[in-house]
Amino acid sequence: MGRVPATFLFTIFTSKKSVSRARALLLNRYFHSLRQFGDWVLEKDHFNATFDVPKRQVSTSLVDLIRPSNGSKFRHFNLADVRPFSSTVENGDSFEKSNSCNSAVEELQDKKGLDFVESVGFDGVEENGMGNGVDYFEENNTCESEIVEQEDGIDENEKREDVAFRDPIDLYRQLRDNPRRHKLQQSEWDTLQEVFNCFAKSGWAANQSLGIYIGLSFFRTAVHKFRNFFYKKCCSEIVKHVLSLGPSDATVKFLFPIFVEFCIEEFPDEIRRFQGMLESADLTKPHTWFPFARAMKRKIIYHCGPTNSGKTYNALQCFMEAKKGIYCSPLRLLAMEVFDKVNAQGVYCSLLTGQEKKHVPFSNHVACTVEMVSTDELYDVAVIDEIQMMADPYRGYAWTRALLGLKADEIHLCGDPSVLNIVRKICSDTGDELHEQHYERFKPLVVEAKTLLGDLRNVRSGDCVVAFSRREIFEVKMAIEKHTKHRCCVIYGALPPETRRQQASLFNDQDNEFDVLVASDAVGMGLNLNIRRVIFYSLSKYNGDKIVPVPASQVKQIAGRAGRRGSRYPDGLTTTLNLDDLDYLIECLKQPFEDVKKGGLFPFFEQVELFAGQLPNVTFSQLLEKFGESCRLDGSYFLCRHDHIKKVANMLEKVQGLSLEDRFNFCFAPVNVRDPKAMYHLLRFASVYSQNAPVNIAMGMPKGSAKNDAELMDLETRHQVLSMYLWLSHHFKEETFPYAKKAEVMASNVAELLGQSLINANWKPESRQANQKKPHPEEDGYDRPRSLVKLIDKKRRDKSSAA
Ligand SMILES: Nc1ncnc2c1ncn2[C@@H]1O[C@H](COP(=O)(O)OP(=O)(O)OP(=O)(O)O)[C@@H](O)[C@H]1O
Ligand SMILES: [Mg+2]
Repeated sequence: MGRVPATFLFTIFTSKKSVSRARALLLNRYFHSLRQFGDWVLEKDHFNATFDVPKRQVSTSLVDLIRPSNGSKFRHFNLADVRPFSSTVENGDSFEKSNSCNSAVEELQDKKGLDFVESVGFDGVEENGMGNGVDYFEENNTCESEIVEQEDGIDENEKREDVAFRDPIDLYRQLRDNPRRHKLQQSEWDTLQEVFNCFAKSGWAANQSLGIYIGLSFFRTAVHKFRNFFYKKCCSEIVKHVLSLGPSDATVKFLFPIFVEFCIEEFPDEIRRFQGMLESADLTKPHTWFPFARAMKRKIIYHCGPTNSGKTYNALQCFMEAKKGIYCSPLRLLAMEVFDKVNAQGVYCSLLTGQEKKHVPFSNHVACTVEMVSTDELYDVAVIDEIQMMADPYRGYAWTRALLGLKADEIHLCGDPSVLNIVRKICSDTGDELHEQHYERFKPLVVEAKTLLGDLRNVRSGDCVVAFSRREIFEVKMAIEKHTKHRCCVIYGALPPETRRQQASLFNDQDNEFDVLVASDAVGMGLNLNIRRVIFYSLSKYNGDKIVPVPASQVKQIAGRAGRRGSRYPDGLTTTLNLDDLDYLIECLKQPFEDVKKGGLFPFFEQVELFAGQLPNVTFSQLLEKFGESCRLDGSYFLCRHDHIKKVANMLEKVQGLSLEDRFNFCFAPVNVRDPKAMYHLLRFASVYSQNAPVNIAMGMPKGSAKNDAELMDLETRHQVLSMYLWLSHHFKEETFPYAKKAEVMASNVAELLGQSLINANWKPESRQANQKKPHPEEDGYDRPRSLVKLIDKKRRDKSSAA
């Protein structure tokens, strides 16, 4: 028999007339989860489906549905009539070969009272024999012996077998209408208890129950009620059969269809509610959410390559030549850079970020942050930069939405190759035409094997030292400025884009003493800086929970900042501070781009609203949680993480009078959830807003630049609060946040103060939250850099001593 390794194709014919409600519901669920692999049609009196399912994606429940087991070839098809055209599975781990035969099955149906309309069975076929199901099913050579075996089984143990093969609907009715309860002995009672414990714990049964919309949270209750029903109605034939099987998978599978009938009759409201919930949390086929974009035949050009290879440059050329264009940036800073660059070249371009709207008169071009992209406007050319960010666990949905929803004749995607396969899949779903342009780095990146030998005194002009926490950044800056003649600029996430820009131009400019940059991973995306060499201070970082190695993709992205074309240093170098970390750096740079399998998704407000209709009495945070649990996704997508949104939602719970939409919007406001001061201001804004009063800024300006780290952090927080106010003023009605102009001026003054403060900064960094768990234990003064290898060695030693 030929084998098709990756997929199998099967067809389901089911007569609507004959299929019981339970079966229809089960099938409905399978169809739902299989929709991405094929299609199904509901004919007048039957439905008919064909799916081409990659083997990896076949749910175990589906396998169970169509897999013959227990030596009884057709036992399982009493859940649904499944007739695969073919199935081919590697390693023989799932399916046994069985040829089907109409006459034999009919014979079996007659004997066992199964109400199959179509014959059942499946088989692997030759690779070229796919789809010729009708011819195939007419031939039958092999299954007779197996049927004979079953018949023999019936002769031997007729009564028990009779129960085993009877229609579960009849069995259920028999139980329900049983007038005489069978008396149980203690040992029988004990066994039955075990059987139902086994049923309640069965992952298979819980999973299958989803098919009739019994949710996981209700499953245990349903089993409990079913058990009571079973005890009460105890019917001797059925009990005997169950006892003979004992607490086993076979019993669970025998009882399950009876349980289904019980649930359908007993819990119609729960089923309806859960079904409604699932349907409103359906995130499958997201490309259908944008019918206007689907009505267009879009041309997608994927500029695919490593850093510093000219991807954005080339896409921007097309953007500038277009009559009407949009550039979507991953960062405000990059949107500002493009805004400046494009206007400088004589193409009028506006700027749109969450915090600022700069409309340039007569402009047909706009540079925006990707979250702000409009899927209503029509464009000739759109550019989506850093498309690999569609796999970002938090923000990925914004890239996915831009790609699926942009109404542009031509869309240029710039990014590394990691999401190329997803983009290919999306384009085949949307019907867009995909063109791939592959790029190589202008000049290869050279690794300096010598490293800095653990001594920051070895930094040179044009170096960028990369550290992964604000604390480390200031320690490095202090150490360099103390022990060398170099001065350092700094770039890290908590700084406003204006200040980062000011620091970047201070570093790029040759006519000053600031010739070294100390930066966090915030430097890793898109920025063009005059960096000669990227030095990794360490290659591990705190991920909010523990210290982990920096992922290879991020290492590559950051190292790629060295030696940009057109900069003062076109030949890029990279190295580490410690010799111990060098191997990891080399390993990361050598690693090919990983093939990311999924892009992020997040529901629109309308979807959340629809879902909320199913769950009227829960908090917004619980609603998001439930949505996460219930939502259905295609294999190419994941639901973006929303812990930070839930944190804000929890905080806003005590604010009365906010509509669901208001809550949704407030939760997306840019706030550092780990900064209590910023969170306090957000709470205050929401409280005032909920009272229909104009929201004031209620925050003064600091007197001057910061003189210590606490003051610097205060400036950072103040800027964040102002930035949040501006964001809210653009996302709510103008009259509700009327002081946007004032906030704008204040924000730019604070950014200015931050810039001045950084120039003079030579103090010991503090922790933002004194009681916050620290990534590194505090040491006296200068915290020595920790190498990744040492860290891993220490972990290993700790582990072995614990063992
Ligand atoms: N054809 C070109 N002529 C002149 N300069 C170019 C050309 N192509 C690229 N550059 C310059 O080379 C530098 C790197 O190009 P670009 O920013 O497009 O790289 P990239 O591949 O997008 O990198 P990254 O992945 O880091 O965003 C930029 O300063 C850009 O202006
Ligand atoms: Mg780029």
